[in-house]
Amino acid sequence: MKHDQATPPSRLSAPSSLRPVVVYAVFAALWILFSDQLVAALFQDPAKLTLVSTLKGWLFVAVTSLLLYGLIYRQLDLAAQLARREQAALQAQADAQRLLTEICDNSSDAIYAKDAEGRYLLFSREAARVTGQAAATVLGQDDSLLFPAAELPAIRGNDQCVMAENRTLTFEETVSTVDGKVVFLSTKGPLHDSQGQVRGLFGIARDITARKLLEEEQRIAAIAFESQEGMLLTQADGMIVRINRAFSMLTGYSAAEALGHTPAMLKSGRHEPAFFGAMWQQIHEHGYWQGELWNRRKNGSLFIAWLTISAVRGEDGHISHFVGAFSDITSHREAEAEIHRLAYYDPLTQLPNRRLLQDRIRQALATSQRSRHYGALIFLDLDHFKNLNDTRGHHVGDQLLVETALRLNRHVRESDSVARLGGDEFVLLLENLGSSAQEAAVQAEQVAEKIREALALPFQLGELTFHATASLGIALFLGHSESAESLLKYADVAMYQAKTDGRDTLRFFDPSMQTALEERSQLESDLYQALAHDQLQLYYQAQLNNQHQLIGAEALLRWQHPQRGLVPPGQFIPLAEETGLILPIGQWVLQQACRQLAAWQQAGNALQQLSVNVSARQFRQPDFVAQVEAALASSGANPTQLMIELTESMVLDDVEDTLHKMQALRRLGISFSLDDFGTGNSSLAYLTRLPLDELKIDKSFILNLPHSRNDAIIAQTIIAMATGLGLRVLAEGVETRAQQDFLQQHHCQAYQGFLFSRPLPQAEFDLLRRQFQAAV
Ligand SMILES: Nc1nc2c(ncn2[C@@H]2O[C@@H]3COP(=O)(O)O[C@H]4[C@@H](O)[C@H](n5cnc6c(=O)[nH]c(N)nc65)O[C@@H]4COP(=O)(O)O[C@H]3[C@H]2O)c(=O)[nH]1
Repeated sequence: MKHDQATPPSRLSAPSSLRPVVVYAVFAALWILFSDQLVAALFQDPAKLTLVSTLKGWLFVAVTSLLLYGLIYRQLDLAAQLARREQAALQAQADAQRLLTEICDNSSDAIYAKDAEGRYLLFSREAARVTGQAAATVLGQDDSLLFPAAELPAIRGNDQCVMAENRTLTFEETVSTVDGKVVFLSTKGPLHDSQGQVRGLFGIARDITARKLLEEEQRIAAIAFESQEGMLLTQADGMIVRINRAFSMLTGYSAAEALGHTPAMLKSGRHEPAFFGAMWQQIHEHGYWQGELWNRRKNGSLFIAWLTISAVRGEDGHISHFVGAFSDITSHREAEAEIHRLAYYDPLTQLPNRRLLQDRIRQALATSQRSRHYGALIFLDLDHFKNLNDTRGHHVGDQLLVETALRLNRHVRESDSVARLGGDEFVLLLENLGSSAQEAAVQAEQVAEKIREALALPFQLGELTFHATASLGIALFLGHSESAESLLKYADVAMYQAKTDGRDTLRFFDPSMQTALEERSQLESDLYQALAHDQLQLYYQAQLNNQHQLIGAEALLRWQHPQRGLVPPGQFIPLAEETGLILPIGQWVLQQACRQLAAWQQAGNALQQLSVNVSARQFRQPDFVAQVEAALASSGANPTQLMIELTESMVLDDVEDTLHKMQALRRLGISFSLDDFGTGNSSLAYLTRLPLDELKIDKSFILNLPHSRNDAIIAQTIIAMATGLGLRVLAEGVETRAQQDFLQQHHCQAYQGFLFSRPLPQAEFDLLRRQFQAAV
C-alpha cells in the first residue's frame, strides 16, 4: 500500500525562547537599579563598600549564572520532552500507517482511494489481484486503465454521487475482472482535506457474485416451487415442511393443515403396502421415483397423480429431505379412456367395434393355435332393418340395435365376444369350441340357433312391438389357417347366403361360397373395365297391349364379357351398386336409351315409349334431374317417349326427395312406372302422392297364375287398385297364354314377357318391331 508523507511539527517557538531572556533582563535591571543604593546605604566604609560591591558583583554573577543554568536546563529538558513526544507521535503514525497497510492488504475486499479526478491514491493488494494490475501501475491513473469503457459511466456516476452528497453510500457494481464478471458490493465514502473539503473518495468493494448467484437460484427455485404442479418438501422422516399453492389447490389442504404431517394424509387406500415398499426402495437406491398414484383430497374425492419424488442428500451423503412434485392427471386418464372407447367401441351399443374385434380374432387365432380347439365367427345381420329405420325413424332403429346388442350379450359366454361392425351387422366370436370340426360346428350352430330364436322374440320399441328376424353366417377356424380379415369375409359370405336362402336362417361358410366370393371379386375388377372397353349394351324387351300391339319397350342392360359371354344384370348390377360403378353405368344407360329413342325418331320409326331402369343410388344423386335433362338435350330425344322405372323401396327411401325429382322430370314430359310392385312394403298413402303413370306387377305374382289363388287375388287387387288410381297396369314376366288370358280378363292393360319376346339386341328388336308393324 502507498500513502502521502506528513509534515514534521516545528521544535521551538519564538515566545518560548523570549521568556528566559525577559526574566533575565528584568532581574538584571532591578539588580542594577536597587543593589548599589542598598549597599551604599548599608556600608559607608569605602573599603567595605568596595568589598561588598565586589561580593555583590560576584553574587550577581553567581545568581545570574545559576538562573541561567536553571533556565537553560529547563529549556533543554523541555526540548528533550518535546523531541520524545515527537518521536512517539511519529512512531504512532508509522504504526497506524502500517496497520492501515496491513488491513488494506490483508482484507479480502478490494480497498482503494481516489482523488477528485478519479486518480487512484491507494490500491490494495486484493484490488490489484482482481484487476490484474499492480498498485504501482494504477496509482495516479484512473478507472479507464482497469475496466472496459462500457462499465466506466456507472462507476464514475457512483463516485460522483458520493462526492456530491459528501456521505458514505453503498452500491452494487458489476465489472469485468480477472475472475470474469464480478458483482461488487461497493461502499464508497468521501475523503476530506485539512479544510474539510471533499478531495476524493475511498472505496471498499466486496465480491458478492456467489451470493447473487445463490440469491438468483433461490429466487428461481422459489418460482419453480410455486409452479402449476403440486410441490411438497418433507424432512427425511417424512414430515412436511413446505408446500406450494398448487398443492393446496390440488389437495384442498392449506399449508397450516399440511405442515407437520406426513404425505400419508393423501393416502387413497387404493394401493397395497407392497406398492409403497417398492417405491421407497427405489427412492433409497436410486434417489428417485416417478409414477402414477391414487391420492385422496381433503374432501374425500380421489384423483390420479403423476408423482415424482426426489431424495435430497446433505453434504454428509445422508438423505436430508424429499421433494415431491405431482400433477392431477385424472382428466387426462379419463380422456385417454374415452379416446380408447371411441376408437374401439361402438358408441351406440357400447359393443367392441370392427377394430377391436379384429384384435380379438387375432388373439383367438393364436389361442386356438396353441390349444388346437376350434373357434367360430358368427356374422349376423337383421332382416329388413332398413325398412324399420326408414318407416319408423332412426331413433327406433337405434333402439332395436341396442336391444339386439343386449340380447346377444345375454346368450354368449363371458369368454366370447360380441361386436357391432356398423349398421345392423353384428359379429360373435366364439372361442374354445371342440377339437374336431364336427363338434365345433354343432356347438356353433347351437349358439347361432339360440341367438336366432332370441332375436325372433318380439322387441318392445317404445309404443311399437316389433318382430325382427336375423340371417346368420358361421365360419369355423382352427389356428392360424386363415387371417382375421378372411374369416370375417367368410362369415359375411355365409350370412349373405342365409339372406339369399330366404332370411331368418343360418348358414355355414363352405369353400364353394369362397369360390363364388372370388368370382365376385374378379367380376368386380372386370366391371371397372366394362365401361371403358365398350362392353355394355342395351337390350330391348317389347311391351304389348290387349290388342297385341307393340306399345313400347323396356331397356335392359347387358354386359358382353370377353370371357364369360353375356352377363345378366342380376349378376353385376348389385355389384355395381356396391362399388358405386352404378353411377357412370346408369348415366351411360340413360344416354344410350335417349340416343336410341332419337335414332328411331330420326329413322321415322319412333318408339311410343321406352322404359329405363334407374338404381336407387343413381336416383339419389342431387343432380339426377340435370343428368336426365342433359341426356335428352345431347341426344335430341323426345322426353314424352322416355319412361323412368322406380322401385317401391327407392321411393320409400326418401319420399320428399323422390316427389321433388319426379315432379321436376314430369315437367320435362317424362313419365314414371313403379317396378316390382307388390314385393315391398307398399304404402297406398305415397302411391297417391306420386305422379305415377304405370304400375308393373312383379313377375313373381304372374309366375303361378292362374292356378295360385293367392297370386290371382294379388294380381287382381293390384289391377283394381291401379285402375282406381288412374294408372296403367303392366304385367311383367308373362310367359304363357293362360297368364295373359287371366290378366286380360281382369282388365290388365299391358304385358311384357317371354310369351311375346325376350329382351333383344337393338337390331333384332328392330326386326321384331317390323314384324309387329307388318301384322297390323
Ligand atoms: N323369368 C322371366 N323373366 C322375364 C320375362 N320377361 C322379362 N323378364 C326379365 O325380367 C326382368 C325385368 O326387368 P326388371 O324387373 O326391371 O329387373 C331388372 C332391373 O331391375 C335390373 N336392370 C336391368 N337393366 C338395368 C339398367 O339398365 N339399370 C338398372 N339400374 N337396373 C337394370 O336388372 C333386373 C333384371 O334384368 P333382366 O335379367 O334383364 O331381367 C328382366 C327380364 O329379362 C319372363 O317372361 N320370364
